[in-house]
Amino acid sequence: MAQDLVDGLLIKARSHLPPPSEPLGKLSKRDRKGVAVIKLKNPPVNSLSLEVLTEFVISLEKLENDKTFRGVIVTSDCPGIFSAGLDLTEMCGKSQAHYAEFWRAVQELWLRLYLSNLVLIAAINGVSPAGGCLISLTCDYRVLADNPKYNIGLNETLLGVVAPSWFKDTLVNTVGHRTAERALQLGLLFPPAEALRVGMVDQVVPEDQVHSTALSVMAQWLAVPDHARQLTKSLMRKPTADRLVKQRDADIQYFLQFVSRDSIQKSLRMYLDKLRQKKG
Ligand SMILES: CCCCC/C=C\CCCC/C=C/C(=O)SCCNC(=O)CCNC(=O)[C@H](O)C(C)(C)COP(=O)(O)OP(=O)(O)OC[C@H]1O[C@@H](n2cnc3c(N)ncnc32)[C@H](O)[C@@H]1OP(=O)(O)O
Repeated sequence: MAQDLVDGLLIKARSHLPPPSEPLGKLSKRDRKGVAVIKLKNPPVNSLSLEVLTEFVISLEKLENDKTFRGVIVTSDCPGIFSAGLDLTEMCGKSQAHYAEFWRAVQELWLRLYLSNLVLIAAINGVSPAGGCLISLTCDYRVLADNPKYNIGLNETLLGVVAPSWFKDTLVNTVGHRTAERALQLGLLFPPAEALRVGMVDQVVPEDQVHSTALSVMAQWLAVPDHARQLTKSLMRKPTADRLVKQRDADIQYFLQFVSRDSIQKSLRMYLDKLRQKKG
């Protein structure tokens, strides 16, 4: 059975954790076939807080170092939401030191995911804007559930902010320059059929088949000898990653300057207020 391939690893935000005796990220080693599942669980919208980013990196590192694992399926435990992207509250009204720590964590997760030796398959079972989309773009293959609500894309401009160069590079490497340019400037969020057409995802399947499809795809990728696949992945991706590695501190300084501007703080606050008022 396909499910027998899967092992579980749940990423949770500390505030939603059960008793402190339980470890933050659970890594069970029952699996024999080398495929883990990382399920993002930070209700209500799987926003990528500093804590979630940090926990994600730690979990990936554990998997990378555990040679029994060769692949990871990245998915969500929040119904209808893959991830709402970076946690906007981490970028609003905080100290410079906090912004710096947050941005370094965003960089770290991107680098870990983008250069991972593991096969990463995104099983996208919900809406996936901005940072949520970025996570899926770092994976080797994307399977999206066919639900018209499950938009995906880098919508930063609609928030009045700018997708950094390495977000942009990740998108360009996936969909090509022209599609990326249009999508980034307009902050486009693509519904499933469009996302498939432009190459933002590799497959769109009925919602109840996302996980099984991701497993089948994983089997295909794991049929390739690891060393050859890993070196090829590195050949394709390292030049892009190196551009950030060479200027990580400068990138953080740039982020600090940008995010501290009154105009940017105002835009982010207005966007958050709009989200909050939607309900009332
Ligand atoms: C060249 C210069 C470069 C330098 C860098 C400069 C700038 C920085 C760029 C940073 C790049 C940014 C990347 C990002 O990822 S920004 C985040 C973008 N995300 C979004 O636009 C998604 C926003 N959320 C939504 O659209 C919706 O929430 C939803 C995901 C579709 C879910 O809708 P629904 O189920 O109806 O839930 P609610 O909208 O009611 O939300 C529930 C509560 O969650 C709060 N929320 C939502 N998203 C976020 C978020 N990303 N961060 C923090 N909090 C979020 C929302 O306010 C609600 O809160 P409440 O319960 O207190 O009202």
